[in-house]
Amino acid sequence: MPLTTLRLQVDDLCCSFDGRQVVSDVTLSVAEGQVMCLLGPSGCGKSTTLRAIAGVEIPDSGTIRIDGAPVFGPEGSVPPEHRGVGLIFQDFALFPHLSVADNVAFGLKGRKKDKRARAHALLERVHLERYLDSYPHELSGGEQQRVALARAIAPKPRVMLMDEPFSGLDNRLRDGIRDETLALLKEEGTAVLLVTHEPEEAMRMADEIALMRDGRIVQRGAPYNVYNAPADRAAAAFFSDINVIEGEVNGALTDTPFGQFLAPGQPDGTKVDIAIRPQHVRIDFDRDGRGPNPTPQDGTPARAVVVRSRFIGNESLVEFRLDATGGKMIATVPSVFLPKPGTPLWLMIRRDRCFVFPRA
Ligand SMILES: Nc1ncnc2c1ncn2[C@@H]1O[C@H](COP(=O)(O)OP(=O)(O)OP(=O)(O)O)[C@@H](O)[C@H]1O
Repeated sequence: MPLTTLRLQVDDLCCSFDGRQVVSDVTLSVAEGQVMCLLGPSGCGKSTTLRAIAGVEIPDSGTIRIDGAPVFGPEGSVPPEHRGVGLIFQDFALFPHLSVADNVAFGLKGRKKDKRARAHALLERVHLERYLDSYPHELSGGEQQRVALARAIAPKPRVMLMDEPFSGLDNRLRDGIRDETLALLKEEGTAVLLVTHEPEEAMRMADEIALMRDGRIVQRGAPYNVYNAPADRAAAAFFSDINVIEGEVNGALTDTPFGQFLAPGQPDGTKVDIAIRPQHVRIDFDRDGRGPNPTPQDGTPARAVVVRSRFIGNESLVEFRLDATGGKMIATVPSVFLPKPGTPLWLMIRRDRCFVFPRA
């Protein structure tokens, strides 16, 4: 017996519009109580994937299984209302003629008293129990969205599909509602597939991230792994600004202003990009034209001149021009550090935080 049950299994899903393929060979699975985030830039095919799983878009090919049973495949297609999935899309709509309680209880079966009790309990979780007998038009947009969340959760779907469900909420409210909604879904063992284009949201919510680009999943893994071991330069750049140092391989090594980097397995002459996130660039002072000593961890320091520096709330962002190449580098410092333009400083980059990619 497996320890966890796979609630959703998608294999080789392909979708197209007017002959243009927008989802290509997407394969993913979500277990009970697991949250997977489909993350990627606008237009990469996230919503189409979700809509195909919901059954409101008909794929060209592939299979979709819910609790092991095919709902799309060579044998045919199960209509959306019989798939056992909950849906929360951006453009949610409440029934205007039903009270908030009746909206939440809409998809429930059973006695009126029990349905109302379930609606009440869920509205409490989204802090809207005082609106039980109000009507949607009496609520703000954000409140209506929370009712829509409660309504989608109420029938305890086995799989919940969410498309940017928290985008309409203001920042202060968003974190609380997001955490509360996910806690509720996890408690009920629901498998959640959530679409977002915001890396921060995905990192915060996902057990697993599936990074999508041009209709394909380019990387899958726990947020920590996707962030710290990106599949390619674009995957690294999707999560934060990155610095890129260009080099060419010679004898499995690449020379850069920061010393030599290993480029194992890359043939001589291969052009490579060495990527490093701004928070992993170390800054040191200039000592009459000399910098700190090289270390195995930080490699060789390179001299650079400050172009500009800004304080952005919880950190300072300092932009440099490297003496050796004229290339731009950005460093972030978790404090107030605002050196004047023209100040010479020395930069070092953490070897274990660098990613070496063959140039695309
Ligand atoms: N009904 C449709 N008819 C034709 N093309 C469509 C249709 N729906 C989506 N597309 C196209 O398919 C591609 C993928 O769209 P999709 O909505 O899946 O992307 P997305 O990653 O969810 O983007 P966003 O984050 O902006 O919502 C886009 O190029 C879009 O223009």
